[in-house]
Amino acid sequence: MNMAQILMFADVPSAYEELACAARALGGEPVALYAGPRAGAEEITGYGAKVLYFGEIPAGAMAEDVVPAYETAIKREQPALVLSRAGKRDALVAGRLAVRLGVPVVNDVSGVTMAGDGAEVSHMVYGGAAIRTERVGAGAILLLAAGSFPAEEVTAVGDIVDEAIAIEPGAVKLVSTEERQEETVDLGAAKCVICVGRGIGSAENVQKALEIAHKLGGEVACTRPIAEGEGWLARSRYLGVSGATVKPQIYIGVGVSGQVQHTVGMNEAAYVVAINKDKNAPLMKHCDMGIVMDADTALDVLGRL
Ligand SMILES: Cc1cc2nc3c(=O)[nH]c(=O)nc-3n(C[C@H](O)[C@H](O)[C@H](O)COP(=O)(O)OP(=O)(O)OC[C@H]3O[C@@H](n4cnc5c(N)ncnc54)[C@H](O)[C@@H]3O)c2cc1C
Repeated sequence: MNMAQILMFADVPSAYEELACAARALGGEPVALYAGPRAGAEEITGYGAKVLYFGEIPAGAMAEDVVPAYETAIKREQPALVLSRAGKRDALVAGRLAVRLGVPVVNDVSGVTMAGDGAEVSHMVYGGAAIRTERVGAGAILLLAAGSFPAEEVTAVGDIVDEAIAIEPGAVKLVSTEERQEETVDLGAAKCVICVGRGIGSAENVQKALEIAHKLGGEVACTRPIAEGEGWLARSRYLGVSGATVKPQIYIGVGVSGQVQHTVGMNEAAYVVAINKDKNAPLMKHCDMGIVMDADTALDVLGRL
């Protein structure tokens, strides 16, 4: 086994930069598995990694169709670890590889140290309420959370090694891809955030909250059910463990219960106001000022500011 090699894969070339930094920080030689345009392979060499290049992904193939080729390379190279990113497409590839190779896969990894012939890894559990540390053996696949390893200046340029194995389309055929038209909003820059939860009651009330926030020079954020369940606001507006994080001067939660999966996205706010008709809502214990009030009345009051 070549313990010095740490293999990496990702669906876009730019993602290999952080993976290569992580591999070096762990004392390994970063070796990228990559299929896609040759320019992508060249970009990855600029991150100081050797690239095992499998050629273009053929038309109609899916992201996960790289799996048989990557599996062959991993079995041959016997790396110390395999690194990728915590993201949907890479997780799909990781899961399939883990099953074929018979190795563990750990998601959302925020810390790694080499230990024995494997590694100790830490990652968030219970929706972000706790950090768990686990021991994995050699060859485990770790999906790193973004920003887990600091970027470093790289001067060395890696080689491209052309692999003979081509990527073949699998059972699912890609028919078309269209860009989704979704509003983007810079919540991170907002000094005042009015956050609406399910207690807001209606799309009309969400519209009122938007008008009030803009009048105050702020922005509207929401809980996940408002974006993913009701669809009253874009997904880019929900806060929490699987959404955005904000650090405003003031956060006003209207009809927000305050579950931990949400509060990890707002607990850096300087001042928190919770408005809820239930005085026992968890956010009431997580705020500077709690107001027991119906959402309709709250919007009337805020609208007069
Ligand atoms: C793995 C996982 C990840 C998750 N990630 C996220 C995440 O990133 N972000 C996130 O937000 N959630 C996330 N969730 C969901 C989270 O657990 C909560 O379910 C969600 O935040 C609750 O949203 P809510 O407060 O809008 O709704 P609810 O929990 O239904 O609360 C509604 C609140 O409104 C109050 N209310 C009702 N009517 C009125 C009224 N007329 N006037 C005033 N108040 C009223 C109620 O008393 C209640 O407190 C995640 C869950 C899981 C399992």
